[in-house]
Amino acid sequence: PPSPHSLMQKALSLAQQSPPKPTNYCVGAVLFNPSTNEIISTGYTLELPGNTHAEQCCIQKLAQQHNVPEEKIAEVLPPNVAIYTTMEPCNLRLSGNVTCVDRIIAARNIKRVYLGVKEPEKFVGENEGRKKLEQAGIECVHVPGLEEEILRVATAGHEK
Ligand SMILES: Nc1nc(=O)c(N)c(NC[C@H](O)[C@H](O)[C@H](O)COP(=O)(O)O)[nH]1
Ligand SMILES: [Zn+2]
Repeated sequence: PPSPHSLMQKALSLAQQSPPKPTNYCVGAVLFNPSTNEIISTGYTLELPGNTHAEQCCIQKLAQQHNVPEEKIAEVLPPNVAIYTTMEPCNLRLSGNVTCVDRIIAARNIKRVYLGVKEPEKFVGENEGRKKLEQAGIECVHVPGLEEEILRVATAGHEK
């Protein structure tokens, strides 16, 4: 099976496709089915129209593939799926849009979140999303080793 490092590397390569902006981060995400060792969806920030997040694009693209609304994603997700995201899921968005923590919890079958870095405190202060994910029975696993590259890509649109 692919290593967590190789899947996080894949998520980072997706993040590099995100158009840099000063008001968010360029993030990449991969939905992985450990039962079949298949990547079932990918996403990066702003990939889909609107102010979309990487994890949100992962989920919405899979829903589109199955012709279901995002709210019914649990019906088309295999059990025990994992999401790899270069930055931990947002728990508060300055835009007020639904957070990725809430989207992941609503998906029900995403049982593990692998994250490359914690969210910096620049926009929303401390991101307490991991506690909320764990309370929902979702395991959060930090994949070490790519922090510098992930943050360099994530903040490409921020003035130096
Ligand atoms: N995990 C994660 N994936 C993303 O694709 C992304 N862009 C962020 N970014 C988190 C950051 O906190 C929000 O981008 C700002 O709070 C602005 O909020 P909007 O993005 O405009 O809703 N975090
Ligand atoms: Zn988000």
